Amino acid sequence: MGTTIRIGTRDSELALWQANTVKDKLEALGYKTQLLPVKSTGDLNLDQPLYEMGITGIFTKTLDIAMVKGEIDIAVHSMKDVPTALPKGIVQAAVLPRANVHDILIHKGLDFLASEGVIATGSLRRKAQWLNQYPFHKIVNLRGNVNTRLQKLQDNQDWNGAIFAAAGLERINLKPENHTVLDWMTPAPAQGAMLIVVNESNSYAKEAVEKLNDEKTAMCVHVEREFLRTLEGGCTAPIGALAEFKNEEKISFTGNLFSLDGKEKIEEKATFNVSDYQDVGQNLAHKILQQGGKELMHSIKAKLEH
Ligand SMILES: NCc1[nH]cc(CCC(=O)O)c1CC(=O)O
Repeated sequence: MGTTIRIGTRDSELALWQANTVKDKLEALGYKTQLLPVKSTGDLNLDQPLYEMGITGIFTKTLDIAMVKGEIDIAVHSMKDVPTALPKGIVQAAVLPRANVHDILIHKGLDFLASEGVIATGSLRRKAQWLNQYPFHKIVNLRGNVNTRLQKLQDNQDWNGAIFAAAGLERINLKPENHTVLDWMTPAPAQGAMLIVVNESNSYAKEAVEKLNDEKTAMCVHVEREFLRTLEGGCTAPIGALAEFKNEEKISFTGNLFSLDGKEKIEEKATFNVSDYQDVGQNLAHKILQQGGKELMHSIKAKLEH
């Protein structure tokens, strides 16, 4: 373990920015740190299969493995990429103050909005919500890190725009002038928040990192991720959720589930007392499941398995 806190990060520009932010904050508190960019590992000689340890998320897997192997002390993630169940032995130590929660459209002019359009995104949630709003548009798949996706939008003349998380582009200073904020779109659970995880037995790193926790952000993302966890049951789906403090006592919440084609929408909105934050996400997800959400989740799962 030692006294230098080894910070694991993926090596994309956004991941490095996020890890450096954590490094600076820990050093400002007097801790020694070291940044360890971790490449995708591929094969591994671990005694237990990965799924038995609960290692699932495509973005987080590499760092989970490095942590299980004891190569890093803490890992920094975009929280929306982190599966709702953390791997065995890995625990949440801090959620950093939230950045911009919204999605934005990067575009080449907005005339197309009223007629036909081609929008690029790889996200089921963004696709469903866009089609719900603009049923006559076409969605094309767009994947890769933020930098790659911006480049592909420029390269494809026939695409009218692509959807991004504002937070990612703002962090690395890549948000162009030609964007519009999609404030009608419900963000992904925990969008704009950064999560730091540690090995539960690593008390030195855990105590250090806990000092960075932002309680209000942690409460909001708890509600959103409980909503997600209860709805999804291990299957990805177009699910949006956003909890925000209205004042010191109240949190307001919007959560929804869409069909893949955006035609169906089941939504719950609520304002509740901060002291009730633990169970609200789960309760509202149950309401959605009772209003046809259960059947919708089944049909989404069946379609995605095809
Ligand atoms: N899935 C990729 C990803 N994970 C986190 C962010 C941005 C930062 C954030 O939302 O916290 C992005 C890029 C995007 O969605 O455009």
